[in-house]
Amino acid sequence: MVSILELQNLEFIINERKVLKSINFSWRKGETVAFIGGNGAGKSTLLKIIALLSQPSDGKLSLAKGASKNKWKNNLGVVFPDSFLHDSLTAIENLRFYQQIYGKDDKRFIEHILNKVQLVTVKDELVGTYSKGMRQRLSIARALVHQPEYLLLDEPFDGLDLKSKMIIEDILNVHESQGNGYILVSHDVKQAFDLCKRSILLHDGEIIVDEKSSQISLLSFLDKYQSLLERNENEFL
Ligand SMILES: Nc1ncnc2c1ncn2[C@@H]1O[C@H](COP(=O)(O)OP(=O)(O)OP(=O)(O)O)[C@@H](O)[C@H]1O
Repeated sequence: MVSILELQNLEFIINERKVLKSINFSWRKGETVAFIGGNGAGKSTLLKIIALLSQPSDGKLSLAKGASKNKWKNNLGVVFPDSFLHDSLTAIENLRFYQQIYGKDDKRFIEHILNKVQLVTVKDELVGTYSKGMRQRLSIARALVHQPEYLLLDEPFDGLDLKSKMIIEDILNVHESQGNGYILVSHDVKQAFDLCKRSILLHDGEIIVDEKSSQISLLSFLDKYQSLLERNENEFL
């Protein structure tokens, strides 16, 4: 399968601390990948480097042949803890704003995506009045508004109710069925396994496991994850 992004011996150092250590990772076209790990494992840092929002301290990041950095950025939709939404605008105004940033103007797609995230009936209300679940669904719509092939999602399900979770899961399943990929950062191993064909366990800046989700048992993955979390806790005692 064609590799769309490759990381070789990647390192990230901040405040003299190695937060990522010799990361090797190849992301293939249409692949759905979970980054799983405890607090401080380096998941968000790695995602920011892949989004080209952070520069690695060492190592190499290569894009597919012919893909410039701008093209890569334009083909990415990101959902990070900061929603990037404007509270004083309505949902539809937010989506128009972000579509324009990407040089697009497609009102029909905005209606379509608002429908998908079940916000059509409140599309003209100010985002400042939205619940957490509604905001997060709108964040997904914002990430998709320019129809990117790839999504980077940092804990998109955190603190959401079941309805919002199911809506977002459904969108991710459709995204994958259209041959598009995503990377999902998650603490929820079961959900990550259900949503991603490949699961990567990170600990203390290193990749500990990198397997097809179908080829490793959820229980043995959970055991490894749990023992790493316990090791972390003991370090703090
Ligand atoms: N800008 C920064 N300044 C200082 N330290 C940072 C910075 N960015 C990341 N770090 C440190 O790097 C380590 C990895 O952080 P990162 O946010 O990538 O972890 P994570 O796996 O996403 O954790 P969490 O699940 O808690 O979000 C942490 O110890 C964090 O304190």
